[in-house]
This record gives sequence, structure tokens and C-alpha cells, in this order.
Amino acid sequence: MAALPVTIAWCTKLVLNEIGGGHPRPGVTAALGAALAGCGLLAALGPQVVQYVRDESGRRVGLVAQDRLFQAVERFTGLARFEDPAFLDRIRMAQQYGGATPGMLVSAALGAARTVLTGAAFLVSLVTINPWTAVLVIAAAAPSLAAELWLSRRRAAMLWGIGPAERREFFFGQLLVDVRAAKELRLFGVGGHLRGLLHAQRRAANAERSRTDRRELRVQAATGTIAALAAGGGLLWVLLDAVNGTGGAGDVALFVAAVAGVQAAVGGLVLELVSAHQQVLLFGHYLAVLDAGPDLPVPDHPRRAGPPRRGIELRDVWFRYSPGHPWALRGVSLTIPYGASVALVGRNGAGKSTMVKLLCRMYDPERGAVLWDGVDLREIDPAELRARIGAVFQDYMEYDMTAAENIGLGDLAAMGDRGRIEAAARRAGAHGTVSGLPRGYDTILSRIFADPADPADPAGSAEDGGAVGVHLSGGQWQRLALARAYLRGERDLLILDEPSSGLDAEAEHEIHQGLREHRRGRTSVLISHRLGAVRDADRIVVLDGGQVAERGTHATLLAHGGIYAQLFALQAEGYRQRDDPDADTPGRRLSEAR
Ligand SMILES: Nc1ncnc2c1ncn2[C@@H]1O[C@H](COP(=O)(O)OP(=O)(O)OP(=O)(O)O)[C@@H](O)[C@H]1O
Repeated sequence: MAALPVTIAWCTKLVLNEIGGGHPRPGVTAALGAALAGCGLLAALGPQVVQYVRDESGRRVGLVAQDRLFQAVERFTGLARFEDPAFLDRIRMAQQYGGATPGMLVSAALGAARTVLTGAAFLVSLVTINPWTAVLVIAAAAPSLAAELWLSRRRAAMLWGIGPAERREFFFGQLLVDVRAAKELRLFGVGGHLRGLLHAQRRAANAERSRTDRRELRVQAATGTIAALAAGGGLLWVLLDAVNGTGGAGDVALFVAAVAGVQAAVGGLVLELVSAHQQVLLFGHYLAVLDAGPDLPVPDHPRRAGPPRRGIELRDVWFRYSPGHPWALRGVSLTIPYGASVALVGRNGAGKSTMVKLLCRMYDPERGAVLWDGVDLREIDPAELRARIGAVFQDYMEYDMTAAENIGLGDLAAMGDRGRIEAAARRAGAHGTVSGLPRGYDTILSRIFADPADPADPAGSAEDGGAVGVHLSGGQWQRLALARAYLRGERDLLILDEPSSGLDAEAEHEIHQGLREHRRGRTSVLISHRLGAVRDADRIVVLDGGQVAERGTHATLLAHGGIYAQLFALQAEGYRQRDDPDADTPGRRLSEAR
């Protein structure tokens, strides 16, 4: 496109010479005319084609960049990176700029080439008038280029610096429109308060942006003044030449046009270079995510995790979420024997869920080791380890997908096997609910994806045309999470972290009855605050303050009269009719002891 004007100028010159020469050759004239017409066509279609190619390459590069980014994110097999605010900021910036940078660099390179071509032509004109004026104009542009590159580094640093404020702003913005938060926000009347916090984040980010803009204004005013002084000096020089008779009025006119042309070209070049420079700096975040090493290192030749024969052992495990956090586990040693059911109980914050996360190697212990049949989990590929585990986490996921997909995600191999999915749902007591949904197992459990325009979509069939969505109750979601774990079938280790906390009494009884059957002869870890549900576990381990406080069976622990016995008595008391409010109950003794 940059070559077109020159080509047109040359063809015009040649055709005019051909005609003006007095003996125009029909073939040559026609060829030049055709070339001119071709150039005209290119000039008309070129911009649209360039735009299309730019958009198309942007889409393709964006797709590849996004795929590589999420592949890299998937390689982080632990949780620590996702709890690191700085790394989350990096991922956000990588998402924002990773796909755009290559396209921007290409267009910046093309734009720079175009401005260089135009600028060079005007510079040659300046040299023909007075070579020193050309030197003066170029010298005046140099500080501008250096200053703009410095400013773009500062701008990139500013964008990184306001990342946390933007993340908080995004969080508050999401919270204000989140249907799950809406109840509490309205009842407590805290919408205005959150809006205030949202605006405070925006104001903080805006203040940083304004400071950067003002700095840019000051620097650009200075470099602009230098350029104007250089142009003014050059003009004076050319005017003096004209007065002295060494130059003509035409030279002055050409000088003015050439200086404007060169300065515009330099300005354009600076803009292109600066935007490319800034993109490259921001692209650094994308590369940093791609190049980040594994969060949980795996040896080059990992050991195999076979079906456990002896069991899983925690040996003097010390763990904290970061060096700034207190210890969550302090020297925990315990064995989960093969085929046994182990229950973990203890007060809130005792470290039960943390232990479960270490069993799945979501983190590595800081001291001590978790051993799978004697092999340190750090020597096993996490993917292989996790393939052997089925789990319901305390904070299980509710996927905005169909009911079948919500269960099928537990084992992708069974995603298309409706028989297995139904069997898992039946075991978890979810079949009745799911089969009663408008599209049974194919009903999307979401309000986000409800499509009011689709008459076949049950989620979009509200009378007023609005989307009604299909939403399950807390307990129904919990059953689906349980079905997801059941779908993993005969895994070697089943972990259930509060699997029935949201269920009604009847359902809980039913579920625990089913769980007892399922756990029989299998290695399982069950966490529950309802001690009635864990009483028949082979071993009960009581955690307290990150340490194993007691261990034994239900009977031995009751006989021991420690924390377990107190907690059990407290719960049992809650179910008994209390005739005498002053009676000396275990609950009363416990509160007095505290
Ligand atoms: N992601 C995290 N980052 C930092 N600290 C954490 C994190 N998760 C848990 N903790 C801390 O670790 C300690 C143990 O928490 P954990 O969730 O293991 O307790 P728990 O016994 O499962 O409690 P609950 O019965 O309430 O579920 C707590 O003090 C908690 O504040």
C-alpha cells in the first residue's frame, strides 16, 4: 500500500512523457494506462483487504495464544499459583494482551515502514535545500523518541501496578450483579457500601492513570518545544538564505512542507514504536505465565502409583499455606490402611480439609512426607495419582452445564455412557430429581446459558419470554457432586469432605447408608461434623489445632472421654429432650471448661 502512491506517480510521469513526446506508442500507452487502472483498483480495494487480513490473523493468533495460555495454566497441577494475587494479575494481563500483541506488532511494523518511506522522501527534499536543516530536524526528533520509549516503560509499569485495584474493582462489580450474592446484599442493604468500595478502586486506578497522563503531557510538551525550536531555527536559516539571494521563495515553501512531512513521519514512527514497545512489555506477562516452571515439581522419571496394598501414610507432616501463614498442620502422622475407612473429625479450622488437599497433592508439605504405599507423593506424577482418587470436596463445584455433564465430568470416559451416569445418580439419590427436570439429564442447570429465543429450551420457556433457567437446591447440587464422585467408581481412594452437610435428615441417612456400602472394603477418608455419620468408621482421627489429638474407634474414643467424647455427647444432647434446664449436661461442662 505504501508503494502505491510512488507507483502511480511514476506511471503518470511515464504516460505523460509518452503522450507529450509526440509519438505515443499505442501498446506502451495502453499498458501504462492499464497499470494505472490496476493501481486505482488496488487503492480502492486495498484498505478493506488489509483490514480483513488483519482481523483474520488477529482471530487466528488470538486462538493459538489463548490455547497456549490455558495449556500452561493446566500445567500448574497444584493450587498455590491460583491463590497468589500477583500471579493471578499476570494471568489476567496475559489473557488481555497475549493474543493481541503479535497482530499489533505486525501492524506497527507495517505502519513504521510506511512512515519511514514517506519521511525519507521528504528528508531527501530537505537535503536538496540545505543538508544542515535535515540534520537539525532529525536531531530534534531523537529526544522525542527516547522520551516516548521511557514513557511507555513507565506506562506498562503503571498498568501492572494498578492490577490489584482493577482486580478488586472487577470483584466488587461482579458481586453487585451476582445472583448468589443478591439475597444478602439486599437484606443487609450493603449494595451502596460495595458500590463505594468499587468506586474507590476505580478512583485509585484513575489517579494512577491521570498521574501517568500528566507526566506524558509534561515530557511531550518539552520534546514538542525542542522540535518546534529546531523547525523555527531551520526556517530562519532558509529565510536568511533567501534574503541573501542564495535561496529562492520556492525553497522556503518546500522547506515548510518538508519539515511538516518529516516531523509528521517521525511522530507517526514514534507512535508505532511506542505502541509496539508497550505491547512487547505487556507481552512479557504472557511469556512469564508460559515459562513459569511447575508449581509441584515432578521428577523426570516419576515412580508409578499402583493400587495401594499397604495404605497411605502421613509422616510428620508440617504444612502452612505460605511462609506468612500460621501452620495448618503441625507434625501430623497417621496411616490410612488399605481397605479401611478413616474418619477425620475436629473443630472448624482444625486442618481436616487441608489434610485432604495434601492427600491429593494439591500442595506439598513443607516438612515430612505423604507416602502412597511407601512412595513419596512428590515422586509420583500428580495426574496419575489423581486418577486413583475419587472425591467430594467441601466446596464442590456447581457447573453451568447439563445434569449429565455435571455428573460425567467425574470421569470423561463415561460422559457418553448414560447407563453409568444414571447408575451414579441413583446411588447418590439424585436420579429422581434429575429425571423430573424438563429435559431430564440433558437439562442445563444454569441461568447463565438459558436461551429465551430457543422454544425447545426449557430454560427459556417463561410466559413473559424471559429466561427462567433451571436451578437446583443446595442439597440437590450436593447429590450431583456425590454422583460425580461415584462415577469414578472403583478408584483406590475415596475422599468425602462433608458430603452430606446440605442434605435433609432422611436424605442424609440414606446417603450414609449408601456410603457405608460403598466404602466397605475400600480405602476411604470421610470428614463430617455429624459424628453419628462416622461412628462406624474403622478409625476415627481427631484433629485439633493442626495436630492429631486422638485416634481410635468410636467405642475407644468415647471411653477415653476426650474431645471426641465431648463433641459426641454435645451432639447427642441436642437430640434429647431436656427436661431440666439446670441439669449438668456435657454441653454445659464443655462451655464451662472453655
Ligand atoms: N487456602 C488457604 N489459604 C490460607 N489459609 C488457609 C487456606 N485454607 C485453609 N486455611 C487455614 O488453614 C487452617 C485449617 O483449615 P481447614 O480448612 O483445613 O480446616 P477444617 O478442619 O477443614 O475446618 P472446617 O471444619 O471449618 O471445614 C485454618 O486456620 C484456615 O484458616
